[in-house]
Amino acid sequence: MKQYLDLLRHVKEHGTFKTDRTGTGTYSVFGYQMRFNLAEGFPLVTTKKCHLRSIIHELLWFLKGDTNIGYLKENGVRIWDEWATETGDLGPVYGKQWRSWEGPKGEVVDQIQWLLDEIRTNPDSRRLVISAWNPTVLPDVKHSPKENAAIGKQALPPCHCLFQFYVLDGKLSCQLYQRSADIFLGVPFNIASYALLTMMIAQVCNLELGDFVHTFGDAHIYSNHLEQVDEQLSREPLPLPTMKLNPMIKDLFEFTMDDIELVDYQAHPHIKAAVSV
Ligand SMILES: Nc1nc(=O)c2c([nH]1)NC[C@@H]1CN(c3ccc(C(=O)N[C@@H](CCC(=O)O)C(=O)O)cc3)CN21
Ligand SMILES: O=c1ccn([C@H]2C[C@H](O)[C@@H](COP(=O)(O)O)O2)c(=O)[nH]1
Repeated sequence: MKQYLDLLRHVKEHGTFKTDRTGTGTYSVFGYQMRFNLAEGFPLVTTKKCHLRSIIHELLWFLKGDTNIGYLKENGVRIWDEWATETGDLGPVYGKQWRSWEGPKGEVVDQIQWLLDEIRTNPDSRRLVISAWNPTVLPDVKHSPKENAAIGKQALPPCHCLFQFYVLDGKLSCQLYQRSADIFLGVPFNIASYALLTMMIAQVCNLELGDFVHTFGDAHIYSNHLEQVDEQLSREPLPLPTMKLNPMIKDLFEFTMDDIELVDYQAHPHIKAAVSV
């Protein structure tokens, strides 16, 4: 995961202090890109132990079209707790936009099913795009995330807001545009999540693995993560693990936790950090 360590180094060196919505303060750059060849191993950060179970459950939860943290809680995943209402709602976040985007006349679009159909029938397409960015449901900045969720708006606007697939020589690549990135806490999750999604889609569309390209808007290190970043940069990256998917699964929506297995994950110890709400 040299790419990730290079990003940490780049932002430490070139980032400028910037105040932010949460009040914590960040060191930030605008615009950066990383590339991972998915055939070379699974891109899970090795310089701190990452909790892959949370990442997998979150992705399966997006794919179900779910936006209530009930499923995450049942599976011991707490990463969305701070933003949800008392009933566990987050408003129309990722799952809703991916699986049941609502058009102006009440028509409902399953963007993921559409994508799978397009990849299978029209792999040369340059329109293999999914957007979670829906201006009609953006939160009102006068309200807190929970208040927004309670009035049917998104608790947080999507951070990983647009992604595109690309098929060449029988290989599937994916590029993500992430408008805002918490490099220490969020980004290791985001890389692994999109790498896994790309692998799952490649399998169900009978394609080999290409690249995951990760493009950033505001890429930032929170000012209360600087020591953790230094600790991480002092560590040597380890060889990448391998992700194994149950080859019997041919329907993207049939994957469960039991069909996904990470092998040979060697990592340095976990590093704790506070999340800014
Ligand atoms: N400031 C901020 N950073 C984020 O990364 C983030 C948000 N807010 N809001 C929405 C989601 C929630 N995400 C989160 C939230 C918490 C962790 C976190 O605390 N991770 C710890 C514990 C992991 C676990 O419990 O499984 C970590 O060490 O990675 C990670 C991603 C990503 N997003
Ligand atoms: O998947 C995610 C979700 C969120 N983040 C981070 C990026 C920012 O630090 C906050 C969101 O705050 P905004 O003010 O809406 O930008 O969460 C992430 O890195 N990855």
